[in-house]
Amino acid sequence: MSDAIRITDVTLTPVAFRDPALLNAVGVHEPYALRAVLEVHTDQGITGLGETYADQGHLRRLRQAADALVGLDVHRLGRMYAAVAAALGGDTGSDGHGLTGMITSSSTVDRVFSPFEVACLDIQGKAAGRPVSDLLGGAVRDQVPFSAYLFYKWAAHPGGEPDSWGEALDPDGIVAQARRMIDDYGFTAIKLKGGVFRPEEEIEAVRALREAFPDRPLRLDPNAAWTVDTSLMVARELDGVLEYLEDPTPGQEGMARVAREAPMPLATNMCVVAFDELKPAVALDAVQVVLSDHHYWGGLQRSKVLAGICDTFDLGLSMHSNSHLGISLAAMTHLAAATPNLTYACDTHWPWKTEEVVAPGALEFRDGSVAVPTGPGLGVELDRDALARLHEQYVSCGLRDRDDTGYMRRIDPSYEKKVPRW
Ligand SMILES: O=C([O-])C(=O)C[C@H](O)[C@@H](O)C(=O)[O-]
Ligand SMILES: [Mg+2]
Repeated sequence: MSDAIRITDVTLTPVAFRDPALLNAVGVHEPYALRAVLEVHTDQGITGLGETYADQGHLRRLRQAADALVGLDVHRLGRMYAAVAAALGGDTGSDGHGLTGMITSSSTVDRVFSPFEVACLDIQGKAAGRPVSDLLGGAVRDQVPFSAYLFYKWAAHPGGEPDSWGEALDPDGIVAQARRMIDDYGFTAIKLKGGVFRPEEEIEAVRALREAFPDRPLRLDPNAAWTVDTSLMVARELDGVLEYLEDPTPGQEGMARVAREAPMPLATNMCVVAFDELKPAVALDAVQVVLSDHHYWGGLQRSKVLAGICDTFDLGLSMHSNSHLGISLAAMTHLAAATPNLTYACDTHWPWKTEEVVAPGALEFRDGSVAVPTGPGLGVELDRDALARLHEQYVSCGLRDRDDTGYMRRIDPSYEKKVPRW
């Protein structure tokens, strides 16, 4: 019997799930976040799951890639990567919001390949009876710590019902949000998404967090909303308070200028988002921590390559997230479990969602961590009714691309996207 497991078909289902009015440096989250759920079917009857972005251009590229993968063995990931690259033929995407840096044709291949790779590892794991973490070198930790990801937010979307979190537009609101998130999930580290208000107000919010939670590592991420001088002012004000400062200013040159004088490490998911950006970043000493994200670093195995490079060049490693569902959380957890030098608590948008496509029970937060699933593959199953419902929601909500700036402009026509803003 051949040990090949060949792809016969790929089902791609765009879904929309409710998302609160979370503010960031480029606008505000729309009422629904979009994701695509991939099911890779095989000739041995084993199906693997993947999850990725669902912007229209990305969906079109995923379909192109899916056609090119039919007939390939799920173990031949290198061939699959080459097939995806050939199918895309230099087609370059965008992240639609600019929060994850410059997108090139090679990084587009990584974005498109990623959910197929995850699904194929799910299949390999199911076939071998091993968890995905075992296929990545084996778990070095049984629990993966995540951080409380705080956002300034409105109480509701304009014209909509208030969500259960309420408004958070000042230090008291941010501290209350952190308290609930820590009570509910037990997170041990805290990240504030900044770049929304004047830097002085965000410094005040971080100080309030420090006072309320004296022992928890704190991070601030304004998504490049500040000039070099403003970044240095904030860095000095928060000396001894932040575990790391994430993307204070745009570009590697600017980050390097801040890094030379900032008392804390700088982290990024904006100026190092692809392999060809690592060499100049190391040469410039632009960042001290890279936020990995398997959705754009080309999947789980290529994220481990990134981890090796970070290890070699003494760069810290953390993990980035966007609004996501349970398939992604499972993949992030297996990857983090099997990456020894991923020593920071990972980002997750998990607490912000109220809807899910994965059957309950597989992924639970305890003391801020998720236990690494030990069953075969990713260890999660689709809830088919939920998938159908969230797909219906995608069809009816009318959103087809993430557009935080466009949504903000519809609410406040005077709003301008400006990077850096202060
Ligand atoms: O760490 C980051 O830069 C992010 O998580 C980017 C995201 O897009 C975040 O800003 C968001 O969800 O608005
Ligand atoms: Mg960031």
